[in-house]
Amino acid sequence: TSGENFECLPQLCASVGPDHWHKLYPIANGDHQSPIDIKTKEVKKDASLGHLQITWKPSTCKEIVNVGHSFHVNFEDKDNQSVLAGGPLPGNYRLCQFHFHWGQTDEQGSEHTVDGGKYASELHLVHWNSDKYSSRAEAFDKPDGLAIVTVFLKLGSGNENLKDVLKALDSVKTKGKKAPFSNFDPASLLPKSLDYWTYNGSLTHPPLHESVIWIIFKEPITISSEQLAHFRTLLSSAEGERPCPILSNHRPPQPLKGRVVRS
Ligand SMILES: NS(=O)(=O)c1ccc(NCc2ccco2)cc1
Ligand SMILES: [Zn+2]
Repeated sequence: TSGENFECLPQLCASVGPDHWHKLYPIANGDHQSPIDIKTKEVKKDASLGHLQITWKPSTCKEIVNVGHSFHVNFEDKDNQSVLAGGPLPGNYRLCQFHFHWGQTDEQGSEHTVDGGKYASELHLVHWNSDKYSSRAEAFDKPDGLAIVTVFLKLGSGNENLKDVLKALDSVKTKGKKAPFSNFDPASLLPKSLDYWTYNGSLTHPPLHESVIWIIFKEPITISSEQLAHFRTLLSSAEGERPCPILSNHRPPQPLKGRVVRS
């Protein structure tokens, strides 16, 4: 019936989900895919792994964008103002964006899992190797191209430091929308302890390049049920189209294929 504004019906919003990606991106069945389940008993302690050196400048925070399957907070990355070094990294990696993954219910939503346990959400801070490459586009399909810092979010009390991000979401409801977003300190989203696991893997969304050094903090931060519900109000539909909420955007764990997770 014309004009009736059906809520989005799942089959009408059938986006091409993780089980279909291999047809267009054969690397989806590769040997270094992400995310993975971290089996803590099989983690290898590596004394040669140093502390992470995190230098993120709030002044490099630029804008928030609805990318259709999530939202990205983008940073100015024309110079080495916001950088990550140390730990498993061979040199400087420049912060270019962060985003979250979430699930249809509060009981799931993280991409990586720990001993089979799922968190409600997962934050990815994406950096590219600015010692070796001249842009994220050049870096993002190279084996040492990217470093993604990951923070788990467990269901709990509301997180004060998410308030500004969630408020900004209301200005990018529909696919393709972008809005200025400045002076945000991503370090406000880090846990107290910077103990981490690390392994080599891939982007968790097409093009799924196996170009990522993953750095995953062991300690989670919190997010409330209301804040998770706010994430789910983001729309994958463009302005004027039938509204289609992004209810979940997390890829399930992939085969480890002999890789070793270190801490
Ligand atoms: N979920 S994820 O962190 O593995 C991920 C997945 C896909 C992209 N693609 C965009 C991109 C690549 C380099 C910079 O921007 C970025 C990040
Ligand atoms: Zn991600």
